[in-house]
Amino acid sequence: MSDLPFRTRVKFCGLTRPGDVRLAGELGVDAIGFVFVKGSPRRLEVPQAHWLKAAVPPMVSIVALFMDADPDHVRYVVEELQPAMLQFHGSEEERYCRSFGLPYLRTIPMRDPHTDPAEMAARFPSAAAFLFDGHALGEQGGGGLRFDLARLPGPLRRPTFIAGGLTPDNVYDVVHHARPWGIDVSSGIESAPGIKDGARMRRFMEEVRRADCAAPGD
Ligand SMILES: O=C(O)c1ccccc1N[C@@H]1O[C@H](COP(=O)(O)O)[C@@H](O)[C@H]1O
Repeated sequence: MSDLPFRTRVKFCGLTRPGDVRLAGELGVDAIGFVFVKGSPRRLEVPQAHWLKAAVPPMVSIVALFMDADPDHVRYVVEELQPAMLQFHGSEEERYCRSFGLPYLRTIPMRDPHTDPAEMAARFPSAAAFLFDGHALGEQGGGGLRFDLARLPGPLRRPTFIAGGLTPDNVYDVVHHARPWGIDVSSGIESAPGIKDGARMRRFMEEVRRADCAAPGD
C-alpha cells in the first residue's frame, strides 16, 4: 500500500466573518484557523471568536494561532474557546508549546537561511504536526510568501503541512509534487486581509482535490 496520504488535509486560516466560516465548512476544510496575534489584520478578540465559532460545523476543527503570546492570554483563549488545537508561530520553545495540554502545530520558518528545518523540528518532539511556512524567523505569516520546496526536510515522525503563498493557481503543483500531509492558506484565498473570497476558496479546494486524484506522473 502506498504511504502517500489518501487526501490532503486543508486548513483555511485567518477567517473573520461567519459567512466565510460557513462556506469553508461546506467546501470540506478540515480545520479553520483563528488568529490571536497582535498586529495581524486577521486578529480576533475572544467575543468575535465566539461568534465565529457558532458558524463552524461539526467535524471541523478550530485551530487557535499565537505568536510569542503571554501564556495567560493563551490559557484565556483555550478556556473560553476550547479549540481542538493550537498553532505556535514565533520563537516559543517546546516546554511552552506543550504546557497548555492541547495538541499543537509547530510552525517552521523556511525563509531564514540560518534555520535548519530538520534541526528545529527535532526540538519539538511533543508537536502533533509541523507547518513549514514561507516567512523568516520572527516575522508574522499571512503575507503570501513562498519558499523553495527543495528545502523541506526528509520524512519526519509527524505529519507535515506546507503553507506560504499558496493560491488556487499554484496549489495543484505544490500538492502534486510535494505530497504534503496537509496545506494551510490565508492570503491566497482573500480579496483583502481577513476578507475571504468565496470563488477563490472554492477554486482552491477544487485544485487540491484535483491534485489528490492525479497519478504521480501526471
Ligand atoms: O494570517 C496571519 O495574519 C498570521 C499572522 C501571524 C502569524 C501567522 C499568520 N498566518 C499564518 O501564515 C500562513 C501563511 O499565510 P499565507 O497563505 O502565505 O497568506 C497561514 O496559513 C497562517 O497559518
